[in-house]
Amino acid sequence: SQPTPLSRRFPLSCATSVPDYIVRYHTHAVGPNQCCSSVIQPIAAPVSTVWSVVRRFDNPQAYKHFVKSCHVIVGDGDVGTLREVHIVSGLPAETSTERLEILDDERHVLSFSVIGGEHRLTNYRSITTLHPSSSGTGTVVVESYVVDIPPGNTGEDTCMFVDTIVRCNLQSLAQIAESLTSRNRT
Ligand SMILES: C[C@H](/C=C/[C@]1(O)[C@@]2(C)CO[C@]1(C)CC(=O)C2)CC(=O)O
Repeated sequence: SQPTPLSRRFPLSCATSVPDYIVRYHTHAVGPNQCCSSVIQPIAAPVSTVWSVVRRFDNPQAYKHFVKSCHVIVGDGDVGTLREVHIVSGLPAETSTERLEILDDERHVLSFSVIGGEHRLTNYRSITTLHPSSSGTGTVVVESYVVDIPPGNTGEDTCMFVDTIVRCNLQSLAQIAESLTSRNRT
């Protein structure tokens, strides 16, 4: 099936013209039993502050509160690094093994894929990009993903579940980055 460009998923009101770097990074090839979506989160903190948190592939629990612990299995934090995360109780997941696919400190792009673990999100891959907001002092985070639809689920339900987790993660990221920024101001 043809990739679904993110530009087609933005309501026209908020994206008269989606910048090409957004379309380039957030256009996924979606297979027949897969679904994809994206979450956008404005943050009142500089891109450098937000990036300093996002880029730490070895420390997702700094802002991902569903992650109880994380340890690096292989690698030094650069592309190819493998991490194993343990998930808090209450979710239909225990562990996840994840590989760092992109870490671009210039363009502020991070992408990882889930390659194993005890959970239901097979072949999950996400990409997160940071952009200076039009106000100039803030950041807009765009995170999109593609994932297999688990047997017995619909694509809509799968995206509802994943969007909820991603939105929680990015709201937590906003709180942390904004508190870091206000602390720096004092
Ligand atoms: C949706 C994604 C995380 C998903 C999980 O990390 C997991 C891979 C194991 O636990 C989860 C928290 C939920 C799940 O079912 C699959 C968001 C992110 O971490 O960037």
